[in-house]
Amino acid sequence: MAHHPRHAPLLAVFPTQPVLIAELAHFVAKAQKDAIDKKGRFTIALSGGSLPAMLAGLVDHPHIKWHHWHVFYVDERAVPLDHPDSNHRACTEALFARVPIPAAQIHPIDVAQLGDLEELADAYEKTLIHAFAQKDAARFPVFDLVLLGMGPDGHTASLFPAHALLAEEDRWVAPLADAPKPPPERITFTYPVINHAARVVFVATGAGKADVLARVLDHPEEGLPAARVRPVAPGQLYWFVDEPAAARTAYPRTDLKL
Ligand SMILES: O=C(O)[C@H](O)[C@@H](O)[C@H](O)[C@H](O)COP(=O)(O)O
Repeated sequence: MAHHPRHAPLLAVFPTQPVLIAELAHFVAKAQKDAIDKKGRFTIALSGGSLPAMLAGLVDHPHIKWHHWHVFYVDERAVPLDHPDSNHRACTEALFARVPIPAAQIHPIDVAQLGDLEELADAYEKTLIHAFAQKDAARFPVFDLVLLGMGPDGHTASLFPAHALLAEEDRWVAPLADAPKPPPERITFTYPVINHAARVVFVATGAGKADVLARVLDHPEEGLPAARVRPVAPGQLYWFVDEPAAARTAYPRTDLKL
């Protein structure tokens, strides 16, 4: 995909985490309005880690049309949906239990349905094909918004440093049984899916992210997993970070004027 044009990432730095959470809510509200005005629906893919809690600002936001939301997962751990490690459980507790998204429009990766990781990845890919194929003529689905976190090792989704899946170009959804961070068995979106999204937002907060953020933004040639997220134009990548996370990067800041 190296020949596709890509916009430079935009770095938005917020003074505190509560301000970031409020601005993220405005950003998501605007993204969903744009999508719903154009196409009558909003497709969003969510991650785990601290991200679900960051969605709290959406719950009382006045301009959200929840009935038009279609929710998917960037990655998931191969655990039951009610397990404490489940990203779906975290998102349900932070958001879905508190807002009226129709249940049929929330698409968990349900390990209980199929034991085998390969089958589970294929089944989730089929879920995406069903949701997108007739809507977008593209080879890959075009999500309106993909929300990502980043680990201190630079991983994102379940795409880990030096892992073979960093080179996956065909599959939309892939299994892995050897994640270096437990639990080892997971399902993840691949780069082509993430990089065809209309908007991708990384959220990173805290001093623990300062070194890795500088490596990703100032030295993308290192090829850390988070640095490989570069949406194909007109897709745009945004970084939403707080001051402690931004302490070490020299990357230019953008005022998003939300
Ligand atoms: O899959 C996992 O093991 C974690 O969920 C991981 O991917 C997490 O999202 C990042 O490490 C960022 O974590 P924070 O958002 O909590 O900083």
